[in-house]
Amino acid sequence: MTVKPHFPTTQAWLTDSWQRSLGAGLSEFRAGEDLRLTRAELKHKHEQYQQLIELVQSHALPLFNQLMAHSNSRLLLSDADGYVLKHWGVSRYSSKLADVALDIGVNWLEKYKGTNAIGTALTAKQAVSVVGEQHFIRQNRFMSCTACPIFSPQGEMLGVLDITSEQQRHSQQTLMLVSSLAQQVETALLCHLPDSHYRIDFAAQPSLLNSGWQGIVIASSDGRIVGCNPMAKQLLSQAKLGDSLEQHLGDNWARAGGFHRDSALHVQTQALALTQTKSTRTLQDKPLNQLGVRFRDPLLERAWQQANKVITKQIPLLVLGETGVGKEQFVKKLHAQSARRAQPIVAVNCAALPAELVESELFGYQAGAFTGANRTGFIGKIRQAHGGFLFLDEIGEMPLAAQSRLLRVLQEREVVPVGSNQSFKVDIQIIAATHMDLESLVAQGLFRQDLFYRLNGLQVRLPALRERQDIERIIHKLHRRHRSSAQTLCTELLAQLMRYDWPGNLRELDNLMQVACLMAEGEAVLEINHLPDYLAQKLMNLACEPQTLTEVVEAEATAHPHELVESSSVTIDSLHGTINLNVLQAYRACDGNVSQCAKRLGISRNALYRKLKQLGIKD
Ligand SMILES: Nc1ncnc2c1ncn2[C@@H]1O[C@H](COP(=O)(O)OP(=O)(O)OP(=O)(O)O)[C@@H](O)[C@H]1O
Repeated sequence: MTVKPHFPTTQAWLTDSWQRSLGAGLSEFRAGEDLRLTRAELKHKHEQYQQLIELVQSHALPLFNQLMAHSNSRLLLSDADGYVLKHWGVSRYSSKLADVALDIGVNWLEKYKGTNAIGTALTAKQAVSVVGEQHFIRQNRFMSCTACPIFSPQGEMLGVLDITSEQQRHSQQTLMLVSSLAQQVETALLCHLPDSHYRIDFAAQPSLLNSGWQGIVIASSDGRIVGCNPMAKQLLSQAKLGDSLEQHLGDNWARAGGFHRDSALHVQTQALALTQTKSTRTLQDKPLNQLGVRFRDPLLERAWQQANKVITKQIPLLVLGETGVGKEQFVKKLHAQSARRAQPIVAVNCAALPAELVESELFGYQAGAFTGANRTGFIGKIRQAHGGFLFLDEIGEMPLAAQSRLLRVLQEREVVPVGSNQSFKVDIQIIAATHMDLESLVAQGLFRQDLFYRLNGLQVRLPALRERQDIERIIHKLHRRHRSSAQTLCTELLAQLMRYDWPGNLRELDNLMQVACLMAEGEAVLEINHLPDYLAQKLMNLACEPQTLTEVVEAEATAHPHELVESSSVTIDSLHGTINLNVLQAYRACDGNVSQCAKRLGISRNALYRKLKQLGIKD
């Protein structure tokens, strides 16, 4: 069924957004769900987004205040998950917004609040104005909101800037204003890239140099491009990160200003160190790992802290862990937080590369080096990663011949392409990962011992999901990610999921949640019967395993009648405190007789049936 907004619109994004709101099970007549961060979670978000918040305050708020300080309007910043991080503006208006929970720490994704500027801009990845009646939920129709996403220099969406007003109609100017404020913040982010020494503005006409429509390139002290805005990419169509500016703007690009004949562009260069404010310099001086990630599992947090230390020193890092524990995600996060984040992260899946292609993929080849080689040659993954990270995933599966050549690269930090005798210096941070036991591969002669020692500058092991202390939080997080409405998770199912041993780790849990949420679409509670049969069966078997200390001792005694069982060595921690043990015990004591068991527990037969169904014991 296609649902159209009840007012005329030709805007496809708006119709799509209303469809999504309906699909999420929302109703126009009901207030949306208030998914609110706890105080500790909000504090963590504020730490994580400290730099973005400060840049909004210094680069967007002054213009907002100048233009809108006297109207009933507020400027809001949300993160990319839809949580409102901060808002500024007329304070009497903020209490009115608080009445509809447009408040700090509340999530405004479409699936909770229906069509609204923040949530819709995040989904549509574009600036949008949602005016009065266009809001899906009636309660929100007294306001008009205009929002624009903010992107990092690497193109990742960081959050949304939004202006919310009481007025019934936001003009086209509001859309332009929000877009321009977001652009100011994006430019400020560019100027905070590591190695940013120069800012070069350029345009075809001098009058465009400060118009907001100029190209901006950020360059290192030796004139290499470390970042640029979308307009710069258009104006210098061939420019790539790492290129020398001289190549694009001629050798006098560092002159304070003027017309560059070669490029036909008007250029204005400034040295950034002189123009940075005190507060931004303080931000830059902060250790990078304080700006973002923090793990709530002690083993993972320790691996994170250790890994962050070695990658500043170019010491090779070896990331170990079972399949699906998130090794690749971990490495991507490391890169995003590192001083090399403006440079590429090049991943090579050593298991997926045919043995005969490993060398040419990694080291590159000269034109015509072998039959079938590209006529122009290939630079190779290692040189592509110059300045950044080379991530060798599944290193345990690299063929021995390629291992010897990789060893040479690690020792000498230079690459010789296949078919060439010229060597090229490379500056790379190497990170290798595997789920295999490398030491045992070395013992079997399948992995070079010298390469193992070279890669093993520091070894971190990521814990399996079953070992993680934050498993409950992860289950909730992934359930929230995949559910389509304000659905809850049944406590018994949660307890069972926490007891399962997750051989496929995060990958398995993520896939499971996706499927289960699909099966439970429209249901208020996610329960065991929404799980695929194979897993539901396993969880049911787990639920029937002995749980209490007494049961464990009894089971042990039955299995090994002649052995003495030391009850003090048995723990009941594995219960996770949530499975209803009394029900299970009583049910067994009554030999499965539901009436007797219900009587014994003092609950109705129906309530007992429901409980047994949740525990996976009855259909
Ligand atoms: N922090 C996380 N939160 C939620 N899901 C995650 C997280 N990290 C990883 N995943 C899920 O697990 C999947 C596997 O992650 P990743 O590829 O990083 O694991 P891996 O350890 O490198 O696996 P393999 O050893 O099989 O290559 C991801 O596609 C994602 O679905």
